[in-house]
Amino acid sequence: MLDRARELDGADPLDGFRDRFTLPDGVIYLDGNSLGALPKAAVERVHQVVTGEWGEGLIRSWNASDLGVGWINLPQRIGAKIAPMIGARASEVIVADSVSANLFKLISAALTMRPGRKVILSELGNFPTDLYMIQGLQEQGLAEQRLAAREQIADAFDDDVALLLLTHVHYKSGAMHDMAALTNAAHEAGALVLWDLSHTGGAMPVDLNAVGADFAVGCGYKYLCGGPGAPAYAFVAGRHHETLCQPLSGWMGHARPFAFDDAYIPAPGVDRLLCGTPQVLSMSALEVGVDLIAEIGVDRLYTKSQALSEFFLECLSDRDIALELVSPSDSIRRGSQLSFRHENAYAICQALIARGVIGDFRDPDILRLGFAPAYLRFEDMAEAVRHLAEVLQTGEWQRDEFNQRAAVT
Ligand SMILES: Cc1ncc(COP(=O)(O)O)c(C=O)c1O
Ligand SMILES: Nc1c(O)cccc1C(=O)C[C@H](N)C(=O)O
Repeated sequence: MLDRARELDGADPLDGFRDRFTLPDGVIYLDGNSLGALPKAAVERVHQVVTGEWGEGLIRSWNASDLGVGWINLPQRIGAKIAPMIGARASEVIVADSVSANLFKLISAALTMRPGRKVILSELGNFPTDLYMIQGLQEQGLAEQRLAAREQIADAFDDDVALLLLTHVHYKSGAMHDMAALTNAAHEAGALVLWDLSHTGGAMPVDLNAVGADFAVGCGYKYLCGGPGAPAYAFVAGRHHETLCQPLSGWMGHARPFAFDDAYIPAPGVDRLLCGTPQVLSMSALEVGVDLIAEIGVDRLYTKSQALSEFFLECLSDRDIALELVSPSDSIRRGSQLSFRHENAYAICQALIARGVIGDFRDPDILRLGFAPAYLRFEDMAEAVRHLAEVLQTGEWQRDEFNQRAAVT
C-alpha cells in the first residue's frame, strides 16, 4: 500500500501545501480536528504583531496606519474571509470569543425571537458545551432542554420548540446531519436553527444560506488552524440582523463604542455579537490559518478528505484489521474523521502516540482519527495503519504506561 500511497501523493494537487505547515519529524498528525497544525506564516505574523504593531505601534495599532491594517476590524475582516467557506455573505459572519460564548448569545437571541416558546431541541450526546449552554439558560428559568436521539430529531418538534441546536458533524462519530432537511423541519415547526460547524468549517463546504439556516457557530482552532484557543466565529442570516438581541451587550457591540454613551445601542448586524475587546494576538494567528485554508479551497479539501479516509479504510482491510467503525461507512455521510470503537481505545491511542501517530481518545471507548486534508498525505494513512496493526498484533497497548489516564485527552 505504501507504493500506492506515494503514487496518490504524487498526483495530489494539494501535496505542496503540506510544506506551508510546521509538522514535527516522525509525527503523523491525526488530531487536526482537535487542534490544527501550525501554519509557518503564523510564526512570522504573530512576531510582527507583537514586536511591530504592539511593541512599536502601541495603542496606535488599533487604527490602520503604516504599521498595519488596524486591529479594530479584525473580527469583521476574518469573518468575511470565513463567510464563503460556509455559504454566508461577508456581512453575516463575525469572529469573537469562544464557540461556547457564541452559543450562549445565539441561543438567548433565538429565545427572544420566539416568545412563548422555551424548548431548545438538541441531540443526545451532542458536544457537551452545546448542551451545557442550554442547561445554563435552563437553570436561569429561560430555556428548557429537550434531547432526542439522532434518528428521532425530526419527530421531536412541537409548538414549544424555539430553536434546534445541532452539531453538523458529530465530534465523536463524525456522522454528518442532513442540514437542509433538518433546517426545513425546524422551520416548518416554527422554530429557528443554530448549527455548530466546529467539525465542518475549513474541512468541507456547507451552504448556510442555500439551506436557509438562521444561525451558526464554529471553531477557529481545528481545521482553520488558528492556534490553541483561537477565537470562534458566528453567523447570523441577514434577515435577522434588525431583530437580533443578545444579552452579552458589551461595549464593543455598541453602535458607537467610542462615544462612551450610558445607553447601549446595538451595532448594526452581526457586529452586535461582539462583547469585549478582540483578542488581537489570537486573531492575528487565526487570520493566517483562514487565509491558507481559503487559498487551498474547501471544495478541494473535502475531495481530498474523502479520498484520505477511504484509503485509510482500504489499508485497514489490506492488513485484515477488523475494528468496529462507528463513523458512517459512506464517506458522504461523515466529516473528515474516522472513529473506531474498542474497549481498550485509550491504551491503543496512547501506544500510537508513543510511536508518533497522534490521534485522540473519546470517552469511553472511541479511537478518533482526524484527517485534516491540508497537510496529510496518503503515505501518512498507510503508515498510520501499519503502526495500528503493530500495536494491535503485538499487544503493545497493554503496557502499564499506556493505561494511565492524562487530564486532557
Ligand atoms: C462541536 C464542538 N463545539 C464546541 C466546541 C468548544 O468550543 P469552545 O472551546 O470554543 O467553546 C468543540 C470543541 O472544543 C466542539 O467540538
Ligand atoms: N478545545 C480543546 C482543548 O482546549 C483541549 C483539548 C481538546 C479540545 C477540543 O477541542 C476537543 C474537541 N472539540 C473535540 O472534538 O473533542
